[in-house]
Amino acid sequence: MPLQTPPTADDDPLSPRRVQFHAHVDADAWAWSCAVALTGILRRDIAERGLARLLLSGGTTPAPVYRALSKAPIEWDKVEVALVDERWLQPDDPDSNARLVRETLLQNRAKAAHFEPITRVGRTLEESVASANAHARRPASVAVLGMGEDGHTASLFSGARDLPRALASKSDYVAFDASGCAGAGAWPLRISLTPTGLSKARERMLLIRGEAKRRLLDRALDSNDATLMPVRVAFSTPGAALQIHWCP
Ligand SMILES: O=C1O[C@H](COP(=O)(O)O)[C@@H](O)[C@H](O)[C@H]1O
Repeated sequence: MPLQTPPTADDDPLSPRRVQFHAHVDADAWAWSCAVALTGILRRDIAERGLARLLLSGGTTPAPVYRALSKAPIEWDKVEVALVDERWLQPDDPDSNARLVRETLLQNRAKAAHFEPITRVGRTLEESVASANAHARRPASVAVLGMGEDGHTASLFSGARDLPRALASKSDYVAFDASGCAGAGAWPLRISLTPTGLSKARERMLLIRGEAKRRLLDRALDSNDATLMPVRVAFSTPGAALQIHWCP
């Protein structure tokens, strides 16, 4: 089923200039195409600025892309890898986004990259947020986003008391309490990139798989309320166009 034809006004968040949809035939094509696109972005920033900064999401979707990217011919010692969001867990916890990135991306050639986990042993939640904000002073080459089955992106959850504050925040990262949100699973306390932080990334990519998420994406594109569909911040936040990569 094709995605609805978006209107074309330049300031319309659904303008083709702001949302580009790439459908891949299968998971292999999806993973390699995303890895190739990310390689191009990182190599361009290394050539232009001497270093590149890669912001990564966690969850169940992106591992194949990260594994493919880990083998890419990039000057990885010039790449900083950081997180879009993190659960309030130790960085080696099996459910942490840091552990996912370590086990999937920071392998092969990408072992040489510099990784900045948000949480660390002995660091408080406030210190973790402050550290993420300090690192975010260097603009990201690309932010790689995901979308949960409840329409959240990063750790911005609909129905959470903290959502309006996070959406309006002038900080790049905030602490986020998603208590009561089923989509946050067993990890209600989070640290998340905000729309302000996302707006500074030179490029944006959204990785999704499966028919259910494609239908959910259609609903998000149709909705006009980021408090109900936080994934809308991925394309309604001013800045780079959103490259959406999907496969069945
Ligand atoms: O909790 C999270 O979920 C989202 C989406 O994850 P998925 O399992 O539906 O792919 C993810 O993008 C985010 O980084 C993570 O903390």
